Amino acid sequence: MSDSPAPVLHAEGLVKTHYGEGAPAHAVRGVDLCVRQGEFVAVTGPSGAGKSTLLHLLGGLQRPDGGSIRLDGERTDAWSEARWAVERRKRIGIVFQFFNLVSNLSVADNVELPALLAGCTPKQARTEREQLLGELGLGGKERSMPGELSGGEQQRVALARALVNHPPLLLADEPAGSLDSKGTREVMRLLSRFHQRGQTIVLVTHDARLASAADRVISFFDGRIADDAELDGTGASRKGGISGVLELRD
Ligand SMILES: Nc1ncnc2c1ncn2[C@@H]1O[C@H](COP(=O)(O)OP(=O)(O)OP(=O)(O)O)[C@@H](O)[C@H]1O
Repeated sequence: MSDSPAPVLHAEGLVKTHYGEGAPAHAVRGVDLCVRQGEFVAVTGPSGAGKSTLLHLLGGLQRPDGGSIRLDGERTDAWSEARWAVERRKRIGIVFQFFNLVSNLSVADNVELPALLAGCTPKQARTEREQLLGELGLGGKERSMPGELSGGEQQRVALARALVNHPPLLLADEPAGSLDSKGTREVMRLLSRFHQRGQTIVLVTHDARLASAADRVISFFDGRIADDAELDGTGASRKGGISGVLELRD
């Protein structure tokens, strides 16, 4: 019997084609992927490779044309949009490049909302929010509106919102893509910190330097996994080498 951690996410044969104005875009062309509990997996690759589409499929934000996804061993094929929304709230935190905060809700309300929707009492939601925002260095910003915060601060609020229900899986789509270098370091350091505490993370980034914070890097090219390498803790691949290790230590 294997003593590997259990798979949190198991995708088999995923296929997705986008039909737009021009020729169909074969964004994901048959992807098998298993992410185990506690792994920090970076998916990297050039623009247009299909990374975001893959992440959207994994989070149920888009439906595959073929293949299947299991979450904690449970098949998701028959899940409706509504079921995905409910499951996502509890089981999958997602952060996006442009934060996607609700602009007319305060920082506190943005973070508490998913907890309340998931069935927490207002007191529980407040306690979780206070704890997370304090930890993310946003203790004094509860009453601020998202538009009053820097990009880095907004992304930390988005991270708090994504983690407020303690989801087993965090998906991050270019979370530093719109941040300056300080904001980028901040967000990457926080992802590393949550990973060290056991959070399972799938990070999409076109930046190999950011990918080196992960312990496994998947190179995505033309809708397929071109390489899947474990890193050795210094950012170097056990199989080859990835340049530009990012300094993320606290
Ligand atoms: N909603 C859509 N409609 C039509 N085509 C799409 C749509 N979303 C993505 N595509 C196309 O699918 C392909 C993969 O796009 P995707 O955004 O997944 O790649 P990516 O690797 O994340 O790129 P980037 O790093 O630039 O974000 C591209 O050719 C893109 O133009």
